[in-house]
Amino acid sequence: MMKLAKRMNGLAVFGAILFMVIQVIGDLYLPTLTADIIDNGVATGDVDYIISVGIKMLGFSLLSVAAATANVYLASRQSQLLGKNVRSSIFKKVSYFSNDAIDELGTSSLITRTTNDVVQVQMVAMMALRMMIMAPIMLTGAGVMAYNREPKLASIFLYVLPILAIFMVAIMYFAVPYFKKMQSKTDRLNLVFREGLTGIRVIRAFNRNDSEIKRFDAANKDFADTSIKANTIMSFMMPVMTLIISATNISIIWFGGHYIGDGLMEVGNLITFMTYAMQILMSFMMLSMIFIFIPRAQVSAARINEVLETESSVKDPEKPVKVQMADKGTLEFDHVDFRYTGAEQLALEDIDFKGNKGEMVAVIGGTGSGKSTLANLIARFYDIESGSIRINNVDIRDMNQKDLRSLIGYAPQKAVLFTGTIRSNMQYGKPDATDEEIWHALEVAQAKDFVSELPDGLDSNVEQGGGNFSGGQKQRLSIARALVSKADILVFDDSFSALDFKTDAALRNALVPETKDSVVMVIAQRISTVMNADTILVMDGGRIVGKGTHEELKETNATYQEIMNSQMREEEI
Ligand SMILES: Nc1ncnc2c1ncn2[C@@H]1O[C@H](COP(=O)(O)OP(=O)(O)OP(=O)(O)O)[C@@H](O)[C@H]1O
Repeated sequence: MMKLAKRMNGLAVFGAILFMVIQVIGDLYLPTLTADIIDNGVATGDVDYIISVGIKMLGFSLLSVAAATANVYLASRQSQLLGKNVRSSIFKKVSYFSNDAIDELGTSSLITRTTNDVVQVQMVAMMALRMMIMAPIMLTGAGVMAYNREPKLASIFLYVLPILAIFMVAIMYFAVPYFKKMQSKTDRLNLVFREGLTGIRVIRAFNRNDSEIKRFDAANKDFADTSIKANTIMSFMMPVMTLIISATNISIIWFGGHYIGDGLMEVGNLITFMTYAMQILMSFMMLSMIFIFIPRAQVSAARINEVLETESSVKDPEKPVKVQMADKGTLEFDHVDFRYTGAEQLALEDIDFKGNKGEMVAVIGGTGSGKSTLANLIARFYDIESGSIRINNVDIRDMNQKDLRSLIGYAPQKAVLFTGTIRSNMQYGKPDATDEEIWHALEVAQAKDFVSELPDGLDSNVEQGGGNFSGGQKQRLSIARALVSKADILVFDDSFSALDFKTDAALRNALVPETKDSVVMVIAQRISTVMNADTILVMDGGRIVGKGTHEELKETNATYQEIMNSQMREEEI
């Protein structure tokens, strides 16, 4: 919590505390003036005295209200700014995470941490600036003032405060564990909700609505049960507090009344004492509330710090090398081994190949053979275990990730589009791309026809996740986006899979003149997509089991022949 609290503006925090102290002084002084006005003004009928002390009281009240307003303003502003600051730090941090760090923390949990956890911290920051410092000062100040006024009556607190303390400790003991659990339950709730929303079509297609609803209800019930338990315990607080406050007031009036009757005390003092008693009990309650909320916020702060302190395993080098791919350009895998974090087996083993500028390297293989993993390594989404990946003879680990990725145009297996327009999506990798460049890329990607038929053309809306386009259209837009960037290395990860044979063929033909200045890697499942490649890598179980041209592999490679036989009719081959 303290680590995060350091992000607040020191001067504003000091201001909030200063105003709070002024408010407390005002609040503590007012009851004394009340006693004064009653005992020396009302009791003696001295109107002048009443007016002068009344004005004084008004002045102190105004000062107290102004100070409280300033304190609340600064406290809420600082806590909101803290929330904003932490949220952007998390987002910034996560956007530079290596993929395994994201895999480890989980997307749903990252969302909960950025939203719900930050709110918990924000709330406690607000409470801290408002109450955490005010409560002890008020408690001590009101205690001293009450004792100075009437030491005889002050002994009541020797009985009341321990009872209150025992009650509060009991509440904390039972409620805090439930409050702590609530964050992980929120994670689970968000995970199930997110899966239910993103997978809604599959859920409907498989008629799994009922079981998904049950799964959500279970997570929802779990969260609600924990929350109800915590709040049930908390619900004892108000009635018991009211009881204790009433009992204290009755005792004060009982004993105070006797003292007044015996001429040992004045009426004004009794009223003042009761006000201080209220302040003492309220401060005590505030303090206890803070102690109940702090543990939950502490859990949230730890979860936030875990994200902020996670170091991406993929790091930029101290002395980065810049690579220019002007005349010549190569992409080379040199005996690369790679393993996912925590996995026992290598996902890729001894991957060795080279692609030159103007050449197409195709990768084919069964599902799970490691094709996408290989593509992900080029952009250094993960670091390899041994061997080396080189661009123009420079190891990609010796380059800045930003520089490296600016060399790469990437169309992922699952086409990802962003909310906005077609133009904004096309300019994602090249913000200054002109309409002419965009239309050209769309033409090559076989997307020109359907985009030009849209009433708003390039200004047509793209809904969340590209939901208003078909799978094949999304793929073509994603390919066009990669082409707009005119990158030196183009990676198409199974991006032709949703295209029909005719479009696939037209796209590949159109790609040839476009990509003569790039190293192109095409990952595919279909023989027809890869057969014209300069080098075809046949993958199986994370290894390259065949390397060569279509003509070579169809004669010599059993795995390639197997794939070929399963896909093509004799005459096509
Ligand atoms: N993030 C990950 N963490 C752990 N293992 C993974 C991860 N991603 C993939 N794998 C594993 O690595 C292996 C290769 O997966 P990869 O996605 O590269 O296969 P692929 O050839 O692209 O398959 P497909 O054609 O079905 O997309 C698989 O066994 C898979 O289970």
